[in-house]
Amino acid sequence: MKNKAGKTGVLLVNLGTPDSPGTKDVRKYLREFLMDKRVIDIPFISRWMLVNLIIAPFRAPKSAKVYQQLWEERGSPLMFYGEDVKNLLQETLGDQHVVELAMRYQSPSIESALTSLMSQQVSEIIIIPLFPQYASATTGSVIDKVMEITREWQIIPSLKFINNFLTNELFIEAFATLGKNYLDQSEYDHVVFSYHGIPERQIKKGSVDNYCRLGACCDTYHKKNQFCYRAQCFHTSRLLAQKLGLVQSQYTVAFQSRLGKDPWIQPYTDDIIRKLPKEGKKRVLAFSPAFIADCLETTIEVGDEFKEIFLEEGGEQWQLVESLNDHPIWVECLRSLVVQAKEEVVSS
Ligand SMILES: C=CC1=C(C)c2cc3[nH]c(cc4nc(cc5[nH]c(cc1n2)c(C)c5CCC(=O)O)C(CCC(=O)O)=C4C)c(C)c3C=C
Ligand SMILES: [Fe+2]
Ligand SMILES: [Fe+2]
Repeated sequence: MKNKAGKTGVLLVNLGTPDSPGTKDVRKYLREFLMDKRVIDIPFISRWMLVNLIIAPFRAPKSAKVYQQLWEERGSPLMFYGEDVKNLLQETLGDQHVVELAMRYQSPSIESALTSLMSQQVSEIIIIPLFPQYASATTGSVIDKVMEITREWQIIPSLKFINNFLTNELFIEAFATLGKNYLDQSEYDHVVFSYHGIPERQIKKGSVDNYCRLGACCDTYHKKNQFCYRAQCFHTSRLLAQKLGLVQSQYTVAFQSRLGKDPWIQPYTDDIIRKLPKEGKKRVLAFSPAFIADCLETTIEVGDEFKEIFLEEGGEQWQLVESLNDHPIWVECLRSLVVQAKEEVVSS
């Protein structure tokens, strides 16, 4: 039976972005983000020294310059598209729902969004981490934070977490629709699906029965590797390729944004794009399906930096497919996640 006692709270949570593209705010953001033990999963003292003595001082000024390129009149796209989507979802769900947006790092905080939902007397909260594929560093961290906050409460409402949504048909349809706009307009030799990488050890640590060895085990997606981020990314690409009518030889899956010297999941996108022109693949369409909104990782890294490498290596056209942002099918996808989650909530 459906819960009729009160409204349903919906909490959308994305990663977070600096308050401004100035070095001070970027440093503050990087410190909070990278001190998360699920992001840099090494002992506290080593993490503290790495983040505070090396990454924050040296990376912050460089990252700030890149954030300045990304920044628009309305601010960081990750933030303003988040707000737009929150409003659109609220509109479509109606007044029996209260939708809030939070960021895992910086603002608006998860705590303030949860407090706002509770003040509106919601009887259940559906938490949607805005990451299509589960990773401990992203979805895991959001779930961890929500539990850390709510465990202090006297009353804990019914909480429902969306773990991942890569197989949601509307999610696939939304990205495929954006991609088709480009495929219909121009001829491409190849498609690259580039996902944010993670350190290999984070996959191994989470692997049940040591199933995931980061090889062919990730080529199929099933119960045993359902939480393997690499397998989820390959599966997302298969679903997208299917929808776009691509066969396996027409696309490559790769991982970007490696930080530090430890091995991250492979293949690396920059290695792949250096090889493609030599194989005669000179016109490439690139998707970033780990991100639901334009951000530094899509617009700048895939859209600008990879393009520069690709053209230097003899490529002729490198086109990024923009992210889902405020696309109506994406809003519909979020609505479907809420509806499904509500159907699963059983109460007396
Ligand atoms: C799929 C989502 C993401 C995963 C997985 C992820 C893992 C991860 N990231 C870092 C380090 C950095 N990431 C940075 C930016 C950034 N990362 C994601 C998403 C995932 N990260 C997004 C959406 C963004 C962009 C935010 C924006 O404001 O636009 C950065 C900061 C930028 C920079 O200085 O390059 C760092 C650093 C690690 C170590 C990691 C490990 C699991
Ligand atoms: Fe990241
Ligand atoms: Fe795997």
